[in-house]
Amino acid sequence: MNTQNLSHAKLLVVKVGSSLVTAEGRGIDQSALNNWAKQIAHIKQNGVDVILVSSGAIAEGVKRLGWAKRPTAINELQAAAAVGQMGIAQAYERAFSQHGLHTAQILLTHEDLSDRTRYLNARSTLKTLLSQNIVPVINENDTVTTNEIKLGDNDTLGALVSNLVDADALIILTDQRGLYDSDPRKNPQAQFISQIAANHPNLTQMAGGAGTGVGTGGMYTKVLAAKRAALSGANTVVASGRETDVLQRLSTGESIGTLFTSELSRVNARKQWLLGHIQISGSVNVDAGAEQALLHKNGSLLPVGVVRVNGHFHRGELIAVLNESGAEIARGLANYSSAETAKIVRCHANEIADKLGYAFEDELIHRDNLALHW
Ligand SMILES: Nc1ncnc2c1ncn2[C@@H]1O[C@H](COP(=O)(O)OP(=O)(O)O)[C@@H](O)[C@H]1O
Ligand SMILES: N[C@@H](CCC(=O)OP(=O)(O)O)C(=O)O
Repeated sequence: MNTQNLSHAKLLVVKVGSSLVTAEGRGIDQSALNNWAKQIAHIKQNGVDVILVSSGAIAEGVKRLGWAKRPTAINELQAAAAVGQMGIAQAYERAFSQHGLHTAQILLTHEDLSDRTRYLNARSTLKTLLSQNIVPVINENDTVTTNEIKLGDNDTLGALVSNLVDADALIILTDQRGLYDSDPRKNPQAQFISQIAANHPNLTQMAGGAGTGVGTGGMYTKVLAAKRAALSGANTVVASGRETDVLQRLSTGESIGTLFTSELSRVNARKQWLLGHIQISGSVNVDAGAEQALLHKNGSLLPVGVVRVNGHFHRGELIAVLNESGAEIARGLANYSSAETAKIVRCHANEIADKLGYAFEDELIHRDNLALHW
């Protein structure tokens, strides 16, 4: 999105760090969670969807286990995360219940976001939860990740979730006001930066590591997250989670914290993202009605418009869409494999479950996962 504030955003990903969630490791800060829940409930009433990415499982687990400090052994970190995540989930459910809202716990790994099928499944689950007015609360699935495949910090996870759901903006709440030109804990003269392009060449140089023993990535991973979110056209704000009504005020367009702007338009960014990441696995030919719907009506590709399936592809893979004369008009992520698609060619949405015994989505390629004219 190219507007310079978040007032037009319809879908926000909000990431809160360990130091905020656990009061710098002292234990879950229920009043802070209550406060964010109150703000998110308010934002949702204005028609904006919110997905939370919350850290804090390890810090809370370390406290519950009575350990003096954060361990370094992976198995101990995993055990701590498993213990602490129970507290995190309960605390959010309690906070949102005060506003008549339910939460859903989603634990993701790196592989879930790089594997095409799991990617689509995660996306579909999140979209369904939002349609049911649920607040998804996401963390990394620390139990099954090792150092090599760990996302490591939830700033990266926040950015990947923003790419996944095509969010308008990523808001990263932390214990600083935003980005300074050097670490303010080390340099009292550090200058605050209120807005900067996410692809600014000096960004990573300004950002240092974590400020407390509780957080992991520091400003460096927040800057990398802003760069990654910008790839799908999302702006990022890094702001203090302790600023009064920070989420509500950001969502009404107030300038708080540091805004990292994406230079890409949403549509172009999505196309680049789709096309940069994946090889084509097969194609389908569509009839003239479907071609019209895709090119001129901003529509999704429905099975009813498909006339032929070519090649072999799995659910989640990139396929080309060809018109009746074989010219390529679009590319997109298929919700059904080639074998499944062959069975539902020319079918209406309500016939898919009869033909297959199950149905994922109504569309073969959802509009959001489609890039035209390539
Ligand atoms: N250039 C910078 N601007 C602001 N903060 C910075 C900068 N460089 C490093 N930091 C540090 O990053 C810390 C926030 O990151 P981190 O401790 O990982 O928190 P969180 O748990 O919220 O992710 C700040 O407390 C600050 O000391
Ligand atoms: N999954 C981990 C998050 C890792 C972490 O410390 O992240 P962050 O505090 O955002 O730098 C946890 O919940 O403890």
